This record gives sequence, C-alpha cells and structure tokens, in this order.
Amino acid sequence: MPAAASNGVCSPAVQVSGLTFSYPDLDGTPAPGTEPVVRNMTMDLLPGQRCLLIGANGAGKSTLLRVLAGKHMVPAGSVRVLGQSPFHDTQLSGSGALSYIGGSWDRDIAFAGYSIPLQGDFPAGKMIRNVPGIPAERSERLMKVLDVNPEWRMHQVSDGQRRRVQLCLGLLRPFQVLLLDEITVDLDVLGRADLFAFLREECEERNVTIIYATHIFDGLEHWPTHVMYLARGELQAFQPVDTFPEIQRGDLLGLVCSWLTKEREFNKADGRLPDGTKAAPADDGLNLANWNNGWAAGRLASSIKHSSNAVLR
Ligand SMILES: Nc1ncnc2c1ncn2[C@@H]1O[C@H](COP(=O)(O)OP(=O)(O)OP(=O)(O)O)[C@@H](O)[C@H]1O
Repeated sequence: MPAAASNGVCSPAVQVSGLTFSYPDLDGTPAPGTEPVVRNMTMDLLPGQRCLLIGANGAGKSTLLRVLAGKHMVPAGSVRVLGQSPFHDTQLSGSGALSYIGGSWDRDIAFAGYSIPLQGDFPAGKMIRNVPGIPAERSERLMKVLDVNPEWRMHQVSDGQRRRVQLCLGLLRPFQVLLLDEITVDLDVLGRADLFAFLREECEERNVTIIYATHIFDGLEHWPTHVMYLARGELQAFQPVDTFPEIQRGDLLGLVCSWLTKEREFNKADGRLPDGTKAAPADDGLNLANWNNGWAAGRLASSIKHSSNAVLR
C-alpha cells in the first residue's frame, strides 16, 4: 500500500503520465498511419478512489485497463501502479496487489483453439478454498457475497455462475488496485448490487483503488468517486462525481448519453466511422491479395486486402 508522505499527502495508487499506446503490427511496431488507441493521457487516482471508465465501443477502455494491468509494454515512466511499472515489475500482479478481472474466463489451448471457456469437472469450492495464503473468512465471505455454491461443478455451470466463480477467485487475494473490465454482464441484479456493496466496503475499509469499465449504469450513480470518459483515445473528462450535477441528481445515464451523442455527431462531421476511426483509404491499385496463411489452433490466420498484415505479391 502506498505510504502517506510526511506531509500527510498520499502518493497516487495509479499514475498515468503522457501515456500513448498503439497496438504493434506483425513486425512489433505500429503499422504506419495507424492512430494510437490511447493518446497522451495523464491522470492520477489515490488510494480509496473508485473510478468509472466510460466510452463508446472501441474507445480504448479495455486497452487502457490492459496497459494498466501490465499486459502491454509501455515506457516504465508512463504508467505507475503503487509506484511500480506494471509491465516491468511482474511482482505487482504476481503478489496480488494489482488484480485485473476482464473479459470472459477462457484460455488459448494448443490444438483446441483460442478462447476456450474454462471447463472441467472440479467443484467451485475446492478451487476457491485451495488458493494458498487466503484467510478462510475472506474466501467464505466472498462465496457468500457472490452466492457461489461450493458444490458447483465447473463443466456444468451457467455463464453467470461461471462469472461468479471467476470474480470470487479474482477478488480473493487482498488487492490494493483492482481493474474491472465489464465483469457484471452475466450477473443478475441482486448479485451485481451485492458485488458493488462489497467493493465499496473494500475501498472504505482497506483504502483500495478501483477502476471499472462498463456500459451498464443501473444503480451506479452513488458508487464511484470519479468518472473518466474516453473518446478517440483521449481523456475527454476525468473528474470527481460531485462536479457533475447530472450525477448528483441521479442521472448518470443521461450524462453518458449526452457525451456519446455529441461524440457521434463529431465523428460524422469529421468524416470518421461510428467507432471514431478514419475510413480506410481508397484502393491504391497495389496487388494486395487475400492470402490464407494456414490454420493455427482452430483459427484461420489470414491476410485480408488492406488489413495490417496484408501480403504484397
Ligand atoms: N489486439 C488488438 N490489436 C489491434 N487493435 C486492437 C486490438 N484490440 C483492440 N484493438 C483496437 O483498439 C481499439 C480500442 O479497443 P478496446 O477493446 O480497447 O475498446 P473498448 O473501449 O474496450 O470497446 P468495447 O466497449 O467495445 O469493449 C479498437 O479500435 C480496436 O479495434
């Protein structure tokens, strides 16, 4: 946990300074002409703060969370979590101080395919109770909060039940920074409310920091301390909730709708596609061909004309 400085000011739990990130192409560098997914972002979050991360589809929310989780390499100074670089200091996530829960719970398995959902005939309770170093009261409490039946067998659960077990495991170790990427889609209303009550308590009692990317705003008006809005890779707003009159009167959804409507109008006026990207250039006459590179673990690896891995023949 970041120590409070001698003047009583706490150091940020998450610190982003001039972060720019583009996905690398096949040769490890961004394809020429591609716009960065995250551009020149600067922001800090202190221990105890809970931030909602808002943006249209394709705005860069998952990418930002994955960068903060250390899953993509960026210069060490541009992202600090608990004072360390999450990509370079692997101990940060290894120790559980930084926890990232996102996407569906799946794995790439050689010869079986990509994104294979976690399955197997093992009981949920065994998976959860067998995580070493976790006080029994924390695992039992989380199973209760998330309504996990220890008898559930993982090859027979529903999507929502699998999600509950995934969340339970992701929250087990006492994290200091938690990054959540739209993890409540499969949860029912009560499950979601219980989860957010638990997360608020973690912030208030253990001073943890949470960033949560979502498109579901029901019942979230009074949960965050901050709101962050991303569009076209840039931070459009990052403020405490009490600076937004809309949120104060319980209309978070209205605020988000007005942001996204303006964004849609901007994209239209600027000749951009609805996701904010520039339209592909017209055919330049080069002989770029569709070319099947073969099969790899269930996925066709192909080069499509004008895609980033197009083959010049
Ligand atoms: N592995 C990748 N390689 C290249 N580009 C990617 C990759 N993953 C995402 N992108 C691109 O980065 C941009 C941002 O995607 P990202 O998934 O971060 O958006 P998002 O805000 O989380 O969207 P959504 O709300 O739909 O989940 C998109 O234009 C997407 O096409």
